Amino acid sequence: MAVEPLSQKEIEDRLAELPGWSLDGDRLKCSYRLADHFAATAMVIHVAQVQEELNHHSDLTLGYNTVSVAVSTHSAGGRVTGLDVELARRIAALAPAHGAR
Ligand SMILES: C[C@H](O)[C@H](O)[C@H]1CNC2=NC(N)=NC(=O)C2=N1
Repeated sequence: MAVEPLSQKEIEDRLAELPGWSLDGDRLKCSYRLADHFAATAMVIHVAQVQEELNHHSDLTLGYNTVSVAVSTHSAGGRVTGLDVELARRIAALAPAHGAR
């Protein structure tokens, strides 16, 4: 089943409930700062678990104490869909448990 891209308005409405997340070109993105490298690494593992569960995967970047996420839907021409919003919501929900800011 084809996944339809969200409109600009739909994206803006959903971003209003995702603090720290923004639209960068055609991707949803967010960067989190963690206490240290190990905490950042643990968060990457947790995000990877969620991505496998959803079968939807971001570009996930581990820095020294940062985790950066960018996601769009390849099968929708690299545009933002509800799948990206769902992943963003799941990441935003798990971030506090890692002390991410
Ligand atoms: C075959 C598999 O279901 C697809 O390749 C999935 C996997 N993860 C994905 N992740 C993202 N971000 N976009 C996709 O279109 C996508 N497709």
